[in-house]
Amino acid sequence: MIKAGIIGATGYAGGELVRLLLNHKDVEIKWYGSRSYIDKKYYEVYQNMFQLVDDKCMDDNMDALADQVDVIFTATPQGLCASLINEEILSKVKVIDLSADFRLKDVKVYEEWYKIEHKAPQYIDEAVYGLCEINREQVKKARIVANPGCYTTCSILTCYPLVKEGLIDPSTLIIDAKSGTSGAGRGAKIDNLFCEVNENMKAYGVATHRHTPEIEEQLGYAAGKQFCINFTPHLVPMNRGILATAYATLTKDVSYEEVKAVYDKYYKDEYFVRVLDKDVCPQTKWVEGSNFVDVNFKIDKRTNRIIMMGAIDNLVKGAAGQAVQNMNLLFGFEENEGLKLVPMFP
Ligand SMILES: NC(=O)C1=CN([C@@H]2O[C@H](COP(=O)(O)OP(=O)(O)OC[C@H]3O[C@@H](n4cnc5c(N)ncnc54)[C@H](OP(=O)(O)O)[C@@H]3O)[C@@H](O)[C@H]2O)C=CC1
Ligand SMILES: CC(=O)N[C@@H](CCC(=O)OP(=O)(O)O)C(=O)O
Repeated sequence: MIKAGIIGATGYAGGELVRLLLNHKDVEIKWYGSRSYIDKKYYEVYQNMFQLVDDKCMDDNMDALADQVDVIFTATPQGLCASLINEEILSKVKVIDLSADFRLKDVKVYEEWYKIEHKAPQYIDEAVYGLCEINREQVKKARIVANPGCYTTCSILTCYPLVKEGLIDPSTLIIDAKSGTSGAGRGAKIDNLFCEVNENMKAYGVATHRHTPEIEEQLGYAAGKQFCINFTPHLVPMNRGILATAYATLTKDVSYEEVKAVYDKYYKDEYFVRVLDKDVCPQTKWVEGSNFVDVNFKIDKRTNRIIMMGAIDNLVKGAAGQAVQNMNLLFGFEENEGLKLVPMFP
């Protein structure tokens, strides 16, 4: 049994971590971190936890927390983890950061896209990008895991096999993605009010969204070269879910069977990646509440382009589920322990 602490347990991603870890047979949660609810009972923040969690919310004292647990999750705004982490903490615990602080390898790129100064650049190199399906072996040995972003997880896993095998020209890649509103967090913002979101759809962060360099960097490693993409996120009126639709020019004439074989080469043994049957398009409802990524593709012979599609639950595979998957790898548990979640429908 290991002990876990969550800084940011009162947010949407942290709350989902609590839900998943309460069902994990090898983990006990010792610290429910917050900024606004210190000393308040956790279930008073989330009444769905009534009679399930009796602990009080704690602060973000990562040094004190490191003496009490084996793993710390930071489900906090950008910059907080980097401002708290230090060598002593890392000598005692594993850190899984759900923010973007350690995802980008070039600190200048981080500071340019996030508009904040990075407070711990000395740890960027050693941090492992926690996309388990791709970096499994490196994650097992890490001290800091940079849990990927939700749009990035969905986009990268959707396109990775074809980029890796050179079947598409990555510089022609266009990713159009939609997210439910929980992706924006629990904090009160006018843009996320019911009347603003309900019965509405909009693009945002057009040509400027901070997940663009993250996708470019990771798919760049797969391609073996750097390239630029267009990435356009949209906010849609649902609670959870991300759907990514990606378009790219094929580098050669390929059949359905050949492309399917490429997806199977990378994913047939992956518990959490489901390559759907021919002509079945992924839907967010089919992955809701689960750690699955559903992917599929369609070749458009007319345009010589391929359309790749992926769906995840942003709070599970896009955040807390992936963080638990990373924790399982770090501590030698079965990778799907606590994550054999059947998607909810409807
Ligand atoms: N929502 C999503 O789908 C995803 C989110 N993420 C990432 O996870 C992180 C959390 O996101 P999300 O849950 O959506 O955000 P929320 O706004 O819902 O939650 C933020 C959490 O951080 C806490 N917090 C804020 N500032 C501080 C501080 N100075 N010290 C201590 N705690 C603080 C908040 O505490 P309190 O409310 O008690 O003040 C709250 O628990 C972000 O980095 C986000 O990018 C990653 C993937 C997906
Ligand atoms: C709908 C919505 O607002 N989504 C968030 C992405 C949340 C996320 O996963 O990204 P990070 O972990 O990188 O914060 C956004 O566009 O900023």
